[in-house]
Amino acid sequence: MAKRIDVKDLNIYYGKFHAVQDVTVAVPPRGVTAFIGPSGCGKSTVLRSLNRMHEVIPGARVEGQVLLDGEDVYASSVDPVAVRRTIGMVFQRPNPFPTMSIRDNVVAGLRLAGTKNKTQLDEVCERSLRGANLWEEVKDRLNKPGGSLSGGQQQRLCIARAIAIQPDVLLMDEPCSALDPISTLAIEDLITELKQDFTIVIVTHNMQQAARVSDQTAFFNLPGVGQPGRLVEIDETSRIFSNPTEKATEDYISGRFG
Ligand SMILES: Nc1ncnc2c1ncn2[C@@H]1O[C@H](COP(=O)(O)OP(=O)(O)OP(=O)(O)O)[C@@H](O)[C@H]1O
Repeated sequence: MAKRIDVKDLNIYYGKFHAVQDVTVAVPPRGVTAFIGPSGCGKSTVLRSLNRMHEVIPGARVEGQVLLDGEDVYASSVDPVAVRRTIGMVFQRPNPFPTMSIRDNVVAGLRLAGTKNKTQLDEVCERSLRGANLWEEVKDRLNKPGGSLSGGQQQRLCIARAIAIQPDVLLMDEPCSALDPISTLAIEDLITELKQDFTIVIVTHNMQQAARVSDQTAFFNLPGVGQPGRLVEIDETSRIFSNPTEKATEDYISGRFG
């Protein structure tokens, strides 16, 4: 079930390095929010803070709140592993388990959570592969290794694996950057379908992609070398790309820097 995320006064550190300062963002459910901005401004860092992936890096920490339907995912009572189950993630490079079968890749998370019933696993496998627009291409070779698929198919397999555990939110960190234009369009179409059921946050360097797939866009910037990245503005995507409030946003989207 899609849930909303509210980020409040988020400050993110790698050891002593203050990477991101004072980010406050509201991410509505059943929509796509894009994070754009020049390299190093902290887009991926903010994304990874949303499901507590940031803290797996030694010395990395977060101050502030990330609320999932009002519940702080950083509350002391909350298990970070449970957060990562609820807020799934798809990475830049497709990362299926290469020697594991396509079927086993999709249901890996469910197996880990203890589901053993074969009929149930097969049902989830088919539903997830259909959800990721991959079923027709792989239904006759579910026992072949995940690594035998093309890059674009592998990325859809990773999306199937992520949705198999029915998360509330899907985080996507430049999910198309390793893909050719046709596979990219397939993933973009898929994102548009998935937003009916999930809350999606996507980091992208590709501004046309942000314009095509997202409902709202957040522009991050870096005031100077060594300084923390900041959120400059967030608004409806059509407005960010046609009539942004801040000059820095306009300069960035018109290609004047970054
Ligand atoms: N593991 C890490 N340890 C220390 N510093 C890091 C680490 N990962 C990122 N940083 C730093 O944090 C800042 C933000 O990085 P981040 O990767 O979030 O930026 P980004 O906007 O996603 O960049 P890009 O578009 O190039 O991927 C940068 O200064 C980066 O060097």
